[in-house]
Amino acid sequence: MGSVEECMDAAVRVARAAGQVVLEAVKQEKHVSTKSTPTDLVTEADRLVEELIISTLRESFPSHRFIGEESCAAGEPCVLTDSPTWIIDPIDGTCNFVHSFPMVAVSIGFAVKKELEFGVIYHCFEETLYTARKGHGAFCNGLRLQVSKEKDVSKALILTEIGAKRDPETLALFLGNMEKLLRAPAHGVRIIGSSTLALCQVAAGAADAYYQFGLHCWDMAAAAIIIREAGGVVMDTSGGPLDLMSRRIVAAASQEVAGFIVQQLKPIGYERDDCGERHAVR
Ligand SMILES: O=P(O)(O)O[C@H]1[C@H](O)[C@@H](O)[C@H](O)[C@H](O)[C@@H]1O
Ligand SMILES: [Mg+2]
Ligand SMILES: [Mg+2]
Repeated sequence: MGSVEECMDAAVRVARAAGQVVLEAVKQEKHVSTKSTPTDLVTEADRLVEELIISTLRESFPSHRFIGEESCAAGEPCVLTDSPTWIIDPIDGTCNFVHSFPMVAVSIGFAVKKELEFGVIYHCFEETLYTARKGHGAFCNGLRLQVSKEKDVSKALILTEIGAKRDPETLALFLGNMEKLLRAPAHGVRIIGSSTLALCQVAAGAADAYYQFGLHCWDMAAAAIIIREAGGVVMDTSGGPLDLMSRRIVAAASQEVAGFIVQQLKPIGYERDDCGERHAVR
């Protein structure tokens, strides 16, 4: 199976290699298509980078299971079992990638018995590597990460993402949720176009909370353990335990800020990644 340490070392190597491919690809002409909605973009680079990552890891760990964003888009099952499972977003921030907006990451999470063991997120433009292993802390380029510990939402910088849906009802709920937090009043709300990099800012103490409806398991897996190991909290938007397949998350530097956000949010419905079974992440 390979030890967790061997798996994490392999994840770091392949994330860096994939990040260099992304950085080269961003300079080339992009062939853009759409998935679930006209704003849910995908490029040939997304597919190629995912193929690079999965083929490299499968060579070393043939018995493992893989959940990849673009493999799932192509019809592969998105089900988390007890098997050692890699949860991969080859290019997080594809819309940013298409526009050469410099917030693009490679995200690789790893779970055994449905428990997140480590996460690796590589910021392709900054060549910055965020890592965390369960019980061993969170790091950015080897420097330990610590959340801000901010407990007061009126002193908090909050990040979110829009998600793929743009119908009037979703937009009204999205803007209503944001308005509630701006009226708190939070210091600010920011949208940077990459869930994983936004969550890394919370882990780094550069933001104090993140919430979203509509992200996927591959947007959350690596980032959730990085935030936990940086001393932060991650949970469902209902306040319950994080459910990796639920398409929703609240992450924060403190229980107090997370709890305030949970109280304010009106839910926005998205179909589960696993379309049915519940998987609480421990
Ligand atoms: O598709 P990629 O991998 O670029 O991930 C993004 C999602 O597409 C957005 O809906 C979502 O809102 C976030 O921006 C997320 O990073
Ligand atoms: Mg993504
Ligand atoms: Mg992606």
